[in-house]
Amino acid sequence: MKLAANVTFLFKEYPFLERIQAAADAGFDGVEILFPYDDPAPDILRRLQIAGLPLVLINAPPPNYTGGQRGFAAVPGLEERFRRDFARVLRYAERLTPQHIHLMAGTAEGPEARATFIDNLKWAAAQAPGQSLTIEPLNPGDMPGYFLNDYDLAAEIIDAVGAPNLGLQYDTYHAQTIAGDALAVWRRHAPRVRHVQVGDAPGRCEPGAGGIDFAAFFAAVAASGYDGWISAEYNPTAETEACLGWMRDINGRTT
Ligand SMILES: O=C(O)[C@@H](O)C(=O)CO
Ligand SMILES: [Mg+2]
Repeated sequence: MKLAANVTFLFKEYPFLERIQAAADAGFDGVEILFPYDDPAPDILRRLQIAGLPLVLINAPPPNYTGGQRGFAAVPGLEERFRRDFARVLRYAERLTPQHIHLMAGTAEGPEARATFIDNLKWAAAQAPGQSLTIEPLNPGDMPGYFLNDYDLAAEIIDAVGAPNLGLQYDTYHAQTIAGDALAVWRRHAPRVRHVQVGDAPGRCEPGAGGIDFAAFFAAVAASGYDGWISAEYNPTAETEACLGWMRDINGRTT
């Protein structure tokens, strides 16, 4: 399995750009960055090249959304904003070549939001046919009012868009928090999954520190034939390097 470190969450012991090398030193095969837009793309690219790691995923839209909107893709009336932001993300993506771009839905509800989301996703998928795009359900406790708060809804949206370059971003932490059983959500939706993120629940901690049966989960992922990335996206309960024991159970890693 290919393992990535989400360096927005992990390796916070280091200045941001140094986290990329720290991920390589810890044995990860790639990194993801939720919002890379605060640093110049050439600086990030140089760090990736030195570390020898690919960039697996970035989020859109660009603003660091602390205290602000969680995207715009499903927000009626903000179509122009979504499209302008997406164009900027594609310029970043040309430089950094992330494997996936996660398109954030934003705060909205109801049939109009659903229709807006589908239209915007169809538009984005057509704009960038060679770029893999994802959508990710986020649990309502962490993201109150976020439109995409359920895996069945995400599956419906993906099917309605019907674009080969749009898939599901599955996160064990959100799946467990939303549905109470991350493994059952995996089994139901595995065929649509384009990208996997892992974190335990409750507490969004490292695998093994919460209640999810990760031995069963990783076995199910391996049995499914999934060959994409598995990205570590959680808040370590101690120093990042001290919380990587779960990697030893995968691929016989010795980190
Ligand atoms: O699970 C999460 O919180 C992230 O993957 C994300 O993209 C939210 O910004
Ligand atoms: Mg996630």
